[in-house]
Amino acid sequence: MMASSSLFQGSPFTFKCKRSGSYPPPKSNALPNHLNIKAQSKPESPITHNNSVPPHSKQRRPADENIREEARRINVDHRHQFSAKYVPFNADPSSTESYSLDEIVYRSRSGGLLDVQHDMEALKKYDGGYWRNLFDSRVGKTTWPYGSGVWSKKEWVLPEIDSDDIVSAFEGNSNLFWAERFGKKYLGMNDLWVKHCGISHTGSFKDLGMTVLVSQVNRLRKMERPVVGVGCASTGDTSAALSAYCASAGIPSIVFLPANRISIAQLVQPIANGAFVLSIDTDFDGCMHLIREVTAELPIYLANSLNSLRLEGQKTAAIEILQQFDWEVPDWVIVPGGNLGNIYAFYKGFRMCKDLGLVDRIPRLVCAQAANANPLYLYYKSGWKEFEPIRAKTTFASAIQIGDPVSIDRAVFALQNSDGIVEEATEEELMDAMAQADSTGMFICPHTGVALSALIKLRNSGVIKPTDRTVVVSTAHGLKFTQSKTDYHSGAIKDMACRYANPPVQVKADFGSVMDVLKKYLLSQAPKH
Ligand SMILES: Cc1ncc(COP(=O)(O)O)c(C=O)c1O
Ligand SMILES: N[C@@H](CCOP(=O)(O)O)C(=O)O
Repeated sequence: MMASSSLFQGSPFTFKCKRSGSYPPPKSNALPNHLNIKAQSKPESPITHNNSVPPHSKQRRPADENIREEARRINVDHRHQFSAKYVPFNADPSSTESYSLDEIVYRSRSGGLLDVQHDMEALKKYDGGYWRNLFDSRVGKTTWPYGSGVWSKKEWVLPEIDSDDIVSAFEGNSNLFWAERFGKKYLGMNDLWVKHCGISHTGSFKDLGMTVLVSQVNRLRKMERPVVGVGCASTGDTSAALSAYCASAGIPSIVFLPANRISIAQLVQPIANGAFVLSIDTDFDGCMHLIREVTAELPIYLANSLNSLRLEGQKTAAIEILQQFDWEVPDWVIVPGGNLGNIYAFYKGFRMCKDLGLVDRIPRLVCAQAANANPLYLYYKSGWKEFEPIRAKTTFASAIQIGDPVSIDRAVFALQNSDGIVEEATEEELMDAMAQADSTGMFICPHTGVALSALIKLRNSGVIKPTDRTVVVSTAHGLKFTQSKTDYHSGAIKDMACRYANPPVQVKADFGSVMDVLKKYLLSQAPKH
């Protein structure tokens, strides 16, 4: 039989080895005193407080065992230690209203938003160094479910779910790209980074939240709760993620899409994944209104970020950024905003890291909106006086064409508590920024163009300094938006100069003609002295 230590190399969890007792063996002198005291005070705990990483001893699984079965065989059941529940968002401290995560509830009694509240006292029994080591030890493995960037933080996400119920595509762990050339060339910056959340299973950051939501639905269905399917309204990315995760778990998915307002690539994703797709003659806000009515009537679980479970997964991107910087805190993080769940998810991830001692501060947040869909920007500019939903106009950043964001209160909270800023970008600004970024080796979506435009403005006004470590969150893969890039590079957009367009050169199929255009091109590229 294979030694059961293989999955735990690098993990501070101990477990009972069938033949030879616990692993790793207790060290006589490894633990500082205060850690020993904590460990002794919880003798029932399967977690050791030893921050050291056990030596590498990877062995293969038996051929007839898959990674789920392997996890079932050797994972310690630590679920009883940590817990989470729904509470009203930003509730008065005297409020006692709360709901189990196994209940199907999206709104508080007063109709407000909910939040997932973790038992912070239980999490605080372990210090920041412990959590940093635990999370670091899980990166880059195929251990179920920790190979996922979301589930590698399981204790902070859905602590009570059985790993066996998890539906994951090993999402997360996305590239934090050093935007060296873009930073230098366009902004005079040397510490600019792009967190490529769109280089992901379905091509957007929505995978991070959807693995959590669909896993919980999987659990509810196993508990025989009345959930016949899962539904969402979408501008294209939520629907892609929902349909993929549901398809992988064999759960019916239903998506409401605004007709003719999303890209072909995004439309084809739920179709290919077997979702029940309704193309509805309204905008996203209209679809959102309908899905809320429908999910109140039918046993369809709501998958939009109104459902606070989604944000528990999305917040792990913030934790990942800190981890990728070796737990150093960047100065700025810029996030494009639409329905406004993600800006709060980032805030929550950073805030948990601070509250649990992994870092000592949080970055300043910037939420970037398209000027054609800018209700948050208008609210911010009014000094947070009164929020007015708007009718969002068409934008190339089609996934954030949203006029009545469900998470407006969450976004305001995140920005007010992070010394945050809201910026906006016109269609020309966002398309130029996308083209500029692409010309330095990226291939970003128009929403990331919105975030980069915000950065350009904040650099030009001196708010962001040349040496500030800045992270721009890229939310979707550029390949979903090739039509907008094609329009830009062919100069086919009305009233837009398309200054960075790079159209293909039509040339006759003969050597002379090819040589002529090549020489002209090479001359234009020659270094100027
Ligand atoms: C690609 C992309 N970027 C940004 C956003 C904005 O995220 P949020 O709705 O959480 O503000 C969305 C969805 O709304 C999106 O699909
Ligand atoms: N851009 C989103 C809009 C819905 O946002 P959600 O986070 O509330 O699901 C999409 O792709 O549908």
